[in-house]
Amino acid sequence: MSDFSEVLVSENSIGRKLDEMAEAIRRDYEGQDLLLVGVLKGAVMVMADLARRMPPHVQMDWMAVSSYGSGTKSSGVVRILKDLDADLTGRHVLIVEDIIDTGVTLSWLLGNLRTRGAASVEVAALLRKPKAAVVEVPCKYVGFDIPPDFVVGYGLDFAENYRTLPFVAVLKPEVYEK
Ligand SMILES: O=P(O)(O)OC[C@H]1O[C@H](OP(=O)(O)OP(=O)(O)O)[C@H](O)[C@@H]1O
Ligand SMILES: Nc1nc2[nH]cnc2c(=O)[nH]1
Repeated sequence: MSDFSEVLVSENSIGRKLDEMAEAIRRDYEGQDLLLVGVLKGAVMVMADLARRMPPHVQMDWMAVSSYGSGTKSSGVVRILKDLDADLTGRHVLIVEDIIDTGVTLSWLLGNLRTRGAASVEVAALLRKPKAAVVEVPCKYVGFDIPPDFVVGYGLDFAENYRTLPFVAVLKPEVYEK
């Protein structure tokens, strides 16, 4: 029996959306230095596929923060597990995220990165759940607005499983309520 109730975003739709997002980002940052900041681990797929659509002078760095533990509910407490290597002073920074759910993680991260002297800090997220928002987060580039169901695939996990799927699917509640 499948663990998914539906495939919400297909592999092809993700590819087409990333083409559009990359085009908008390239246009907006033309002639400027740009640092993509990926949020581990969920953003690995979107970062890899978005970054490959960028010009060669665009750089990548990574942060790991945790607010979810191993379940499906945000703890509301964000901790840095791995900080950036790069100094952000004077740089244009674009945070790359797989998903904005409650908004707690990004709201905290934006506040944190904005204290580091960057020229600008913006957000690109593949998925956003408007109905789950607890904190409004300014997100300049959004792929898909989706319902407030727990989704997996394309970097998104449940207990570290499903990250490798090339599509985004809704996980059946009976899988995580087991
Ligand atoms: O808007 P929020 O409710 O704060 O949720 C969004 C965050 O949750 C996920 O990360 P998670 O903490 O699950 O870690 P992971 O990326 O390592 O799976 C996702 O990658 C975002 O960073
Ligand atoms: N896997 C997964 N992680 C999340 N983190 C915040 N929301 C989600 C979600 O819907 N799925």
